[in-house]
Amino acid sequence: MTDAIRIDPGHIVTARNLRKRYRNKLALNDAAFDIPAGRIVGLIGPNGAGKTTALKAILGLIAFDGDLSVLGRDPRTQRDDLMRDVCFIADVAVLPRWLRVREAIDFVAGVHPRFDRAKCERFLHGTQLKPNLRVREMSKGMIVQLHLALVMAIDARLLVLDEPTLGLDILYRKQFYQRLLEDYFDENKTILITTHQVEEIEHILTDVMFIRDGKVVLDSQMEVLGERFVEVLVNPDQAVHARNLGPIDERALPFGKTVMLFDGIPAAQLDGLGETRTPGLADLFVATMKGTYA
Ligand SMILES: Nc1ncnc2c1ncn2[C@@H]1O[C@H](COP(=O)(O)OP(=O)(O)OP(=O)(O)O)[C@@H](O)[C@H]1O
Repeated sequence: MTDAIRIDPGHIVTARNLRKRYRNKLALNDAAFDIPAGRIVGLIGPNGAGKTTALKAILGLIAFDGDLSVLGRDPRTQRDDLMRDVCFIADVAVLPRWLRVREAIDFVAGVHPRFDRAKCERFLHGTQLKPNLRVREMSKGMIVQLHLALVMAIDARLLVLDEPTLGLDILYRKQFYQRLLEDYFDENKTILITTHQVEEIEHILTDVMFIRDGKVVLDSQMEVLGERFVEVLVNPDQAVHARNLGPIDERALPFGKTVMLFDGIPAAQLDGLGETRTPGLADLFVATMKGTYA
C-alpha cells in the first residue's frame, strides 16, 4: 500500500509509485511525476523506456499499480468521465479503409461535442486531403495528417500525443509543431507528447521529462535547464582541471578541444575553462542515457 497522494488542484497529472509489469518486464518502475496545467511536456526516452506505457496508464487503457490522478480522476475507475476532457490519437490503423475525409470529419463532429469543424478544415487546408479522398487512397503520412487535424480540432484540457509525427515529412512536422503552439495551445490546455525527434520539438516544450528503464530520471522546466546544465568548450590546457570537476559527458572536437557537460557545478568554478553555453536537449539526452545500449 502507498500513502494517499496529495493532489495539487493546479496539476493535470500526478503520478506516484507508478508501476506496470508485463509478465517479467517492469515497464514502469515506481515512476513519479507531476504535470501542471498549461504546459507542453515532452516525455523523452530511449526505445522501450516506458513512454507509451505511461501514456496508456494516463489514458486508462491498461491496468497498473500505484497512484495516478488525471484531471482529478482515477483513470482505472473513471475513464469515461475522464475522456470528456482528454483527447488522444488511439492508433493510426483504426480508420476504416473505405472512410472518406468528409465522413471522418462528420463522425468526429457527431461524437465529440467539443469538435470545431472549421478548425479541422483549416488544418487540412493545403494538404492533399480533399473531402472525397478515402483512407485506402492515402499514404501513411496522409493518414497521420488526417488524425492530427481531427484531434487538434477538439477542445480538450489534456492532449496526449504518442510519436505524433512518425512517418511525416519534415515540412509537415515543422508546420505541425508550429500549429500546435499557435493554434491549439493556450493556458487552459496541457499537451503531453512523446517523440524521438528531440531537436524538432525542444523549442515548443515548456517542460521535459526523461524516462529510462521505467523511471523518470529528469523532470525540469525548459527555462531552468540552463541553470543546472552547462556545456563548456574546454581549452586543451584546462582539460585535466575540467575533468576533475566531474563532467557527466565529454566528447572530442577537432584541434584538441573537448566539449564537457556539467551538472550543477557553480558558474564560478567553470570560469576560465573555456566558452560556455546551454546544452541542446539532444546532447543532454545522450549524456543522461549513456550506457543504455552498453
Ligand atoms: N503488451 C506488452 N506485453 C509485454 N511487454 C510489453 C508490452 N508493451 C510494452 N512492453 C514492454 O514494456 C517496455 C516499455 O515499452 P513501451 O512501449 O512503454 O516503451 P516506449 O518507451 O514507448 O518505447 P519506444 O520508444 O520504442 O516506442 C518494453 O520493454 C516493452 O517490451
